[in-house]
Amino acid sequence: MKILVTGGAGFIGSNFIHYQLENYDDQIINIDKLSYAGNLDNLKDVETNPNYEFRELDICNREKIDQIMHRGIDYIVNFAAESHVDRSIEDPSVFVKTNIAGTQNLLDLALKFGVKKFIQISTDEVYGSLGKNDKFSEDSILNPSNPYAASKASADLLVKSYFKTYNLPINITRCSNNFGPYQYPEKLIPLFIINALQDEKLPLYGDGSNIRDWIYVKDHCKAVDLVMRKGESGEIYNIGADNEKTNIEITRLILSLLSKTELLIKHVKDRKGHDYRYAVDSSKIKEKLGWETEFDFENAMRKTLNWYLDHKKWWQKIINEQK
Ligand SMILES: NC(=O)c1ccc[n+]([C@@H]2O[C@H](COP(=O)([O-])OP(=O)(O)OC[C@H]3O[C@@H](n4cnc5c(N)ncnc54)[C@H](O)[C@@H]3O)[C@@H](O)[C@H]2O)c1
Ligand SMILES: Cc1cn([C@H]2C[C@H](O)[C@@H](COP(=O)(O)OP(=O)(O)O[C@H]3O[C@H](CO)[C@@H](O)[C@H](O)[C@H]3O)O2)c(=O)[nH]c1=O
Repeated sequence: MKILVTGGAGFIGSNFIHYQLENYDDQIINIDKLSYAGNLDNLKDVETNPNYEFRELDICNREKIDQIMHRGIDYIVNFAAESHVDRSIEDPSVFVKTNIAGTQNLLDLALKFGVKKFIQISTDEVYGSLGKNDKFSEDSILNPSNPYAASKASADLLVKSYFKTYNLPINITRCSNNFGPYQYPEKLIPLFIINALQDEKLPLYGDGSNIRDWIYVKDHCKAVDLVMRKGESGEIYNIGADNEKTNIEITRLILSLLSKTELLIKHVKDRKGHDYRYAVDSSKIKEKLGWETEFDFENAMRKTLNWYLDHKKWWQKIINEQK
């Protein structure tokens, strides 16, 4: 089988490629434009694997991807995206280009070459914010709050439209907040770990009461793999770990696991349009595909902290590039 993975040099994509190469004998072709978040160091250990190939390409490039498609691609798994909410608030334009136009380009190619299935990696952010109760199901309305979430919701609608209009086999997955190895240090958990390790302030937005449902990235990869291989075409699957924490709880946990003082916490101005809470009901993927989480949250946090402790060169290089 040949699997075209887009955005495979990023956080979740690189974990997904590792998962595939560890568990199957399929051919993986990774296309990634290597934006600030794309990092080939994430895949150094597999670069000579005969089942793995990398091509530096933008998902908006029709011609070059067309050439790759001629080789007979079975699945396209679209991780490629601009993924950071704060950047989308600063400048939404590249989010529209990559997340919407890039997805549409891939959909056209998937249709032209008759792939077995197109898997769109979406997010729970497409549903918008929740109050203290309830969870979003796959049928909840899309109500995105920020330009990133709006671009992902737009892509979801395009993917659904290709299923309805052209019968393109598709799945959409909507996962909650991931953490784990290779996460670019702009997202809450890696940023706070790295700042704490350097005794720098942890910029907590507002009062830190916002809630996210945290999932270890390997549990997400296993879910995407199940959806790709066994998911019924046309279906959307929510993926969450039922592991809701406020941001201040996450911050305190990181500080206590690293034996650092809470004086490092700095409350800063809140994010514009900051969603209060995300939570999804994952019973569909559990019942239909038999998915369940393997990793306990605290153990996974310890593993993640140890990974960043053991990979100082990985994040120091990124910090130097940011300067
Ligand atoms: N991080 C999360 O918690 C989370 C949760 C749910 C869903 N998602 C979704 O999962 C996917 C991956 O997220 P991530 O956190 O790994 O993101 P990331 O920012 O770490 O990686 C994104 C990757 O896409 C690449 N890319 C960006 N624009 C591209 C383009 N035009 N052409 C080709 N490659 C391009 C980047 O170079 C990078 O390697 C995204 O679609 C995101 O919306 C993320
Ligand atoms: C970066 C940063 C974040 N925060 C807060 C904002 C959020 O409430 C929470 C998590 O922020 P982030 O790590 O940016 O993640 P969030 O905005 O939830 O979005 C993530 O999770 C989404 C899934 O829910 C994905 O679709 C996105 O790609 C991913 O970036 O922490 C802070 O308080 N301080 C910070 O410096």
